Amino acid sequence: MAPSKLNSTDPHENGDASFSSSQPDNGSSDSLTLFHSEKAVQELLQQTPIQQTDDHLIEFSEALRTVAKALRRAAEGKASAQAEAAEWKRRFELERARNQQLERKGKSPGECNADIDAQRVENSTNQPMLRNETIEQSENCSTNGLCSHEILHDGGTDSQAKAVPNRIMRKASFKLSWRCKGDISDQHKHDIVSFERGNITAAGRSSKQISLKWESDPQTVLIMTKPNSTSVRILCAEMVRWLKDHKKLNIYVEPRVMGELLSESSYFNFVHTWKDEKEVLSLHTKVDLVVTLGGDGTVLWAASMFKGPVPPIVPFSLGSLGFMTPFYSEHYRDCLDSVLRGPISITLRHRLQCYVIRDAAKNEYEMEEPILVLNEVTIDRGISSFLTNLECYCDNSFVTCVQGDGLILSTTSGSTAYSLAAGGSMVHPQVPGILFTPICPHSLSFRPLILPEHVTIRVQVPFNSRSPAWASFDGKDRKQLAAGDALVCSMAPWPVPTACQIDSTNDFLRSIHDGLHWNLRKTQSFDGPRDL
Ligand SMILES: NC(=O)c1ccc[n+]([C@@H]2O[C@H](COP(=O)([O-])OP(=O)(O)OC[C@H]3O[C@@H](n4cnc5c(N)ncnc54)[C@H](O)[C@@H]3O)[C@@H](O)[C@H]2O)c1
Ligand SMILES: Nc1ncnc2c1ncn2[C@@H]1O[C@H](COP(=O)(O)OP(=O)(O)OP(=O)(O)O)[C@@H](O)[C@H]1O
Repeated sequence: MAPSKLNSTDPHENGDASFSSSQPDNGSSDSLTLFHSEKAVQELLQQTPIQQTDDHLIEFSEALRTVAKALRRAAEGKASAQAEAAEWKRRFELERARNQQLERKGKSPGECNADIDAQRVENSTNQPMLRNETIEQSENCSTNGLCSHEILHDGGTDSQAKAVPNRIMRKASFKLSWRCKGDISDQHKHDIVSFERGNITAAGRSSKQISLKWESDPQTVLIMTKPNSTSVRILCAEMVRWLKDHKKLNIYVEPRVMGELLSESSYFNFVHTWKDEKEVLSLHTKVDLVVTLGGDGTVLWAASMFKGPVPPIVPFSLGSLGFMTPFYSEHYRDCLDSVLRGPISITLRHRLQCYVIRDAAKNEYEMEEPILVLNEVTIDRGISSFLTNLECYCDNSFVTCVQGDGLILSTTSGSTAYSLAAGGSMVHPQVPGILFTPICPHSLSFRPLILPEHVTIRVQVPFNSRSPAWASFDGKDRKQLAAGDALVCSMAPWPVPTACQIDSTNDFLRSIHDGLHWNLRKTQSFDGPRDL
């Protein structure tokens, strides 16, 4: 019989008993046990089989060996999965800790090294009164939760110093509050936004209308324009004159626009611009209001200039569609008059922050700077003719594998752009969610999703992918994602506040009616069959 055969061939005297006694005393090493069982099976197979009983025995021992191998592989797989999960967790923790630290300091990641603001205040030792004022204001802020604003000294650049010598620029102070429909009294108003030095960060979120009320007059306006447009160029020059002559404001423009203005007249010498990236990083500390002249692309461009907090944007429509540009340029004087006076309704448009994580740099501590998008980040197949193969995780839970042309991770502001063209829903821009929209999925059941604002999404190009994928950010900056690379995306702490013509909802509905002719249909006449 098989058991006696096993006993007689066992190198250990007591068959089963001696086999079990050969295990380590504490019995803790699974792999050693597996090794022994495989070895025993191996030895068994090497014996000269005695027909029939041996046939069963061989079958049995082969099955045993297969099970032992499967167990060993499972143990190895689990260990490597755990190691990978631990690595991702470490990266998320790192990213979160870094963001929290930056939020506490009220800085954008790009400002980490520059630390321009701190230096400016520190260097103003010859202005003791202003320093005290700043300290007083920040004490005030810690008691009532509202922070007042940093005092800025002009003279950062040569052109500025020349234009307004020794002039002190102060960032305009303002307050944001939720407004409930039909609320006449202030009873249900809540201060919702934490703001330090005039920079808005979303401390709480709500779908209610937000109202901006200036607490001190705005002094500095940045005008951003669509390039290569004569009508925009003419309007820009006219607007700069009006803002200077009638509103006595400081004006900033891009270096390209500065060149255009100066080529027109030396009158525009008073206009400010910047020379390098470092100055761009500190723009939000100087600018009270941004005016854009162009289409949605110009609003995207303006938002992309601010890697951290964004001043309120007043977008004038000089494009063909304009989902984010509710103001008519013909009435710019009236519009700017009422915006500068306030209060105004604003839409806080959420942005996504995207990190590209390279497999090749997995052992490096430093990650690439995040890229902030107002519309969407797209991961697609680029010029490759193969299907994309993208593994998607939401807060470390597996979501799905995208096999198709690609995937769009969109904000609700971007829901009327590429995501809509790919079959995603249109979502009110004040709704804080992340749209997960596949592009031409090769599966009929792959419907778009909308995920909550607080999740972190990871899109990974697997090692067995047939081709690399490509990521693009608001339709720009294409980056290749090789096998093993990932894109990690979550809601950014710095929204883009855009001024409303009427309010968020009215402007949104008007944009889909005017821009898309949404659900436009001739009304059916009364004259015809009906239920009685
Ligand atoms: N198939 C598509 O629909 C498709 C393809 C590529 C890019 N895009 C969109 O173009 C955007 C870049 O815009 P651009 O102006 O720099 O490039 P662009 O000049 O190529 O214009 C793209 C068009 O998208 C419109 N658009 C941009 N943002 C929008 C929004 N939030 N809602 C509705 N329409 C919007 C613009 O008004 C413009 O008409 C990308 O973020 C992407 O959403 C769409
Ligand atoms: N200040 C700027 N500097 C550089 N490029 C810009 C600037 N403003 C806009 N752009 C780019 O110019 C392109 C067109 O801009 P925009 O969408 O505003 O105009 P448009 O195409 O005429 O508008 P619409 O799409 O509504 O017809 C976009 O790709 C945008 O990124």
